[in-house]
Parts: sequence; structure tokens; C-alpha cells
Amino acid sequence: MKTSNLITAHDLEVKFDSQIIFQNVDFQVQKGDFFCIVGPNGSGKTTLLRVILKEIVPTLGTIQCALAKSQIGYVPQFRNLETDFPLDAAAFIELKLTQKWWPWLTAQEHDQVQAALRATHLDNKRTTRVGQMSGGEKQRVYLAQAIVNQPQLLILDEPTASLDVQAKYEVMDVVQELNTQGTTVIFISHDPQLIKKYGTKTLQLGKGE
Ligand SMILES: Nc1ncnc2c1ncn2[C@@H]1O[C@H](COP(=O)(O)OP(=O)(O)OP(=O)(O)O)[C@@H](O)[C@H]1O
Repeated sequence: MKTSNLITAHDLEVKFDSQIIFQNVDFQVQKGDFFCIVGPNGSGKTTLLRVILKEIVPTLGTIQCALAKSQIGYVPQFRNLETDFPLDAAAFIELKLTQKWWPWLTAQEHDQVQAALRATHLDNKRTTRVGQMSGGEKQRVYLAQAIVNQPQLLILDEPTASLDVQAKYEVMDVVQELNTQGTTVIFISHDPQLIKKYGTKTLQLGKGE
């Protein structure tokens, strides 16, 4: 039978020095999943993302990922940008386009930036400086930057942690739309309401388990 697994992990363990962060972790992420990773502070959620991104080699177990790094978009926890941050939304998104020696964008790259702005409901903020945006808009610009290269997998590490309720759902609705259109999502969160509303599968990490 043909499998649509993007990630297959078996019996993973990560240890730092003698401290076991987690062990016996098995999971599969399939194309189209909205895959949630939950667990208390320090249970290894971010460490597991770093294993998926091949930044950390597990001390035991195997992990297979069918995607190249270029096919994965990543949104870390919210990082604020000061009000004097000089780039507008379009320029900020362009930073993630493949670096090359010529300093202009191709027509296709312009289309990619426009598509990322549209997908994150920021069409009318194209020339707004990111530093002057609200927290929710800033996080949607980060999201736009992560999807500008049209990744197959989007990884989000507590993307709504410091946002108010309305901004939180605006960000999550955008992520859900991307998921409905075919982008697989891995989502770390402490928020059970978000997991219940948006998740299709959940991996629970416990201390050392
Ligand atoms: N490179 C490292 N070297 C040593 N210890 C590390 C390293 N990276 C993470 N740790 C430790 O591993 C544990 C798990 O960290 P991690 O950030 O993965 O947890 P988390 O579940 O994402 O936590 P939180 O919910 O607070 O973000 C922590 O105790 C952390 O200090």
C-alpha cells in the first residue's frame, strides 16, 4: 500500500549529557496532517522540532523525513520588532527568497511575495513598516515569510503565545487555510483550545517519556 508519510519516527531518544529529555517516542506525520505537539515546559518539544529539522541527532532511534529542508517553512516563537524597524512587509518577506548575486526580484518572485501577502490577509499592508504593525500582523508577516517559498510542511513553535485572543485566532485561521489547501502543519502549543479546534493528531510529550 502506498504511504503518504512525510515523517516517520521510531523509538526516538534525546539525551543531553546524562539527562534524558525524551525516550520511546514514535510518531508519523502524514501529508495533510495538522499535527500538534504538546507537553509541559522542558518536555522536549522544541528539541523534537530540531531533530525533525536535522539540527540534532537523536541518541537512539530513527527518523525519516521525505522532505528537503528547502521544502519546510519554520515560524519560531513570537519575536517582537521595534517600532523603528525599517523594512515594510514586502521587503521583510523578500528576505527569505533564495539569495543570489543579482539584487532584484524575478516576476515569479514578485508573484510569490504577493501570494504570501494574500494568503496571510496582508494584501493591504504591503508597504506598511513591520515595526508599526500590531502583534498579530507581525506574526502573520513572519508566517508570510515562512511560506514565500511554498513549503510542503510548515512548522510552528508556539506561534500565538504572546498574542491576544483575536490576534491568536486570526493567525490560526490563516494556518488552517494553508492546511486546507494542502500544506502539512506541525504545531507546538500549550493551548488546549487551539489544539482541539485545529489539530487532527496530537503527540503528547511528558517529562523524560
Ligand atoms: N543544546 C542543549 N544542550 C543541553 N540541554 C538542552 C539543549 N537544548 C535544550 N536543552 C534542555 O532540554 C530540555 C528541553 O528543552 P526544550 O526547549 O526542547 O523544551 P520545550 O518542551 O520546548 O519547553 P518550553 O515549553 O518551555 O518551550 C530543557 O531542560 C532544556 O534546558
